[in-house]
Amino acid sequence: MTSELSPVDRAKFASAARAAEFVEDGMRVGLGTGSTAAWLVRCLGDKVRDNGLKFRGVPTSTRTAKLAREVGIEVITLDEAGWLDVTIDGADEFDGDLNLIKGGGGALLQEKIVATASDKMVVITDPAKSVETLGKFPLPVEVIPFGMRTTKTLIEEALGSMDVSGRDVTLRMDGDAPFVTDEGNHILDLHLGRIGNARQMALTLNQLPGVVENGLFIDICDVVVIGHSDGQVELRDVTSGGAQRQRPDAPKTDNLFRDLDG
Ligand SMILES: O=C[C@H](O)[C@H](O)[C@H](O)COP(=O)(O)O
Repeated sequence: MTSELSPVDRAKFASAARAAEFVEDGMRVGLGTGSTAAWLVRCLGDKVRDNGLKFRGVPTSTRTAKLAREVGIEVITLDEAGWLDVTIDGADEFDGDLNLIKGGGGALLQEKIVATASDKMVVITDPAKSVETLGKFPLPVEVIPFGMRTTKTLIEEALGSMDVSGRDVTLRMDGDAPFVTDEGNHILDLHLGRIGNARQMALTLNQLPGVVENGLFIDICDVVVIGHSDGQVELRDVTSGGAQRQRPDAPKTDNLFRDLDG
């Protein structure tokens, strides 16, 4: 089947198929959004159908929920799940510390809530999304519709004192109308070129009234699975790019990623 795919889709499929191996019977799994995450959902649906895999999935968007149901995955809400064993999701960029930009598909808010409520976050991606410094991909910021122009001005003012190489802020459109997220909000895309201090950027943006969430995922991702178009897959964990991070209160999952330990 993969021979019919474009090289980019072969790479996405390779990473998704490898990450699907992390899902075991009985797990509660966050299901990401986007074209790479859609491959994951299809791979997991195949495992449910062909291998009798039994797990419950928490989708991060209405799109993912629809696809998950179509392929036979049992879908529950995050509140029903309480806590997740693992979330597997795509990303728009990742750096050497496995910090991410997400939200190219507008699902960053649910994605961040779900990933943060998980023992582990696995990102599935292709090599083109690897960057030294985050920011080439426009940073999505979810804002409430009320007073959106004021919020945009506040963001532009805040960017004035930040270490970035561009400062354009654009409203994401869907045809002639502003794009609307699953939570009924809009997205401002920040064209920054290079984000000198991503942690400070994330904190600064989230302090502004009207901002709901930003697409920077700092210290949330544990493992990046990079698929290549020839079917090869590389795994990078937090120890290969930066300090080991572990949420202090996170319940541990014993058998995940045991193959990364050796
Ligand atoms: O809002 C969308 C998500 O953050 C996606 O995971 C991200 O945009 C990557 O999507 P794709 O796998 O389609 O490149």
